[in-house]
Amino acid sequence: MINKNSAKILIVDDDPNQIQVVISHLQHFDYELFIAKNSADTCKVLANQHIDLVLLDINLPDGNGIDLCREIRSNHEFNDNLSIVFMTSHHSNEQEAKGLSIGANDYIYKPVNADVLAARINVQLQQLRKTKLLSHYANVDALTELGNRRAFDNQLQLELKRGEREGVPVSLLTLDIDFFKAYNDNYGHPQGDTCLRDVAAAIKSECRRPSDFAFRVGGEEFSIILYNTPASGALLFADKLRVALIDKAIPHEYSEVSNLVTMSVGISDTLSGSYNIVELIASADDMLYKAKQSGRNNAMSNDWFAAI
Ligand SMILES: Nc1nc2c(ncn2[C@@H]2O[C@H](COP(=O)(O)OP(=O)(O)OP(=O)(O)O)[C@@H](O)[C@H]2O)c(=O)[nH]1
Repeated sequence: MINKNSAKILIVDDDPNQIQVVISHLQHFDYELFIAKNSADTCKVLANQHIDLVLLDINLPDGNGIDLCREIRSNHEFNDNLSIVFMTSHHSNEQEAKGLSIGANDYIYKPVNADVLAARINVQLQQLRKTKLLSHYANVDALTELGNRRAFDNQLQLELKRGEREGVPVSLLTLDIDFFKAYNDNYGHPQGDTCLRDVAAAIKSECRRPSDFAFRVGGEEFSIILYNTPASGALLFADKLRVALIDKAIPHEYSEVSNLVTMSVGISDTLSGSYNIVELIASADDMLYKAKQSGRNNAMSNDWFAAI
């Protein structure tokens, strides 16, 4: 969630006087301001900072604002949600309509009035806050605060593309709590929910790298994506995770494999399988089935060498 006062605003203009005017209009607000004088510098700032709003001049020394706006909208490495507000001294209905149609959020004409600038920025930042909130609720599982199925699908697609491009392995782990129906039936649904939260906490504590991603993808089913990790590494990870869950010592007297809550894990990786999302998920599901068949409370991988 962005705090209005900590919003990052990038001013793009080649005229130092104009930059000064905007800075003086915004100095009473606690915004973090960045400056770029051309298209190339703008892209550099956007690649390195999570900018919330760009105030964009139309005429730039190395191109024009319309082309730059188009480029910003098509580059997925930049903040998808950032607002783009054109600032120009040339009144043109045609240009304004074009700017808005290619992804600008607003248009302001120079000379810029301080109150109008502040109000327009405020509208954009409010909108941004709402968008971020919606995106949070659309992608996060309310019970465990892990990513949900939609977030999982998106992230796996992204990591598989990245892995294929960079030539590194990606592992997928599908996790399922053992005898969870018996747990629910005997301890009750609210206690079942608490158990799911505890399992999620164990998962979060083991996902230590920025490239480890955890999700709750169904009722008592979780998925973990490990970027740049082959199945051998994923197996070690799964074993540590199973131990972390056992260390939580959640009693389960109705389980047939332990008196504590345990999980089974299916693992597939792109080295033994492929970068195809459907195949990778199906293979991890297969391995989970095998892990359940072979006694539960264990992990099975599609890489037979990793298991030796
Ligand atoms: N408390 C709670 N239970 C849920 C939730 N979603 C699914 N479940 C329960 O999870 C249980 C899943 O049971 P099964 O799929 O039969 O699997 P299992 O009993 O764990 O058996 P194995 O996986 O073979 O070890 C069912 O009882 C569901 O009602 C939830 O959000 N909260």
